[in-house]
Amino acid sequence: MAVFTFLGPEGTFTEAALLKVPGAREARRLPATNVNAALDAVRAGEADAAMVPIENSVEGGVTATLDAISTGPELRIVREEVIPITFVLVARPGTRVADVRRISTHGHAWAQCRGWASAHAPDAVHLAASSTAAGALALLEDAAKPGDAAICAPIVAEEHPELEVLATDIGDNPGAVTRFILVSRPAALPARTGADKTTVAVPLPEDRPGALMEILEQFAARGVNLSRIESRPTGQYLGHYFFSIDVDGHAHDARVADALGGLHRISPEIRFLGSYPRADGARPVVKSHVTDDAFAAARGWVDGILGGTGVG
Ligand SMILES: O=C(O)C(=O)Cc1ccccc1
Repeated sequence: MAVFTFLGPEGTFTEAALLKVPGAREARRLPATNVNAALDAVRAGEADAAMVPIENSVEGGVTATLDAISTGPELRIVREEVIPITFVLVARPGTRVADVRRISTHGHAWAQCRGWASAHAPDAVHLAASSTAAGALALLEDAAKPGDAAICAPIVAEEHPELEVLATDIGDNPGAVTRFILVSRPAALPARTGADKTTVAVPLPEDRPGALMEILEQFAARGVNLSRIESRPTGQYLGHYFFSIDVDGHAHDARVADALGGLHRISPEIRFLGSYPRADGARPVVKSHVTDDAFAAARGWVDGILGGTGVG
């Protein structure tokens, strides 16, 4: 039976994303204390796959995830889930919003509730927690003080009646969604569906004016759309970056494979992070000159020239 790990404990949004994966409800699920621990459990073979957050429609990329999957022993993204996010403020019974002085939660949750907090609990400071559920469960420990509260998913309050809900739906952006990825050790690619995404991490070559433009040209010239691009420091020294990029398409699409080859010539340390089905099922518009048939016809034409002249 498959073993899944996820950013825990129980009650995180990441767990909700994992539970959408077919078979995950029946499988063994191991909560991890942070993204790195979840990914390392997969690398070590203690889990077959890890669900971790990768980006949020309000706060952007989850840098811990972008960095951890782009370095160290190789991993592959095999699936994505996008889930709507709503937040509640919880505390020990008897606490009033006006009494709240410390709000413990994950950084991405705080970023999405900052406006609500400054309007309703202006004296409260944020205490970073490894996840929303971890912040909420800490309220039940002896070390919790009067004035402590947490921002978490409604399910945590439902599962823990010892916590009181002080306010519901406190996110500043209605409609906020978070995207999660299921990550496994490198194996056969998930089959092409026609509505796929491919993720790569491309170190920017140094001392090469126009290198970013050259990277982008690889996609533009082959009609490949990008759905996310962000730069991250490699951590090696100041000024050294890689680009974390999602493209519309599968490595088995000729236009994507050709673009990947072009990227490798520019940045040989490129890391392929997977091709997997898009959560929304949206199929990209593929112009007629970059279809698989167009690439095959072009290849056949070149092969014909080479065969005809006896070159190569
Ligand atoms: O802490 C959680 O519950 C998570 O799963 C990470 C997260 C935090 C805030 C918004 C979306 C995901």
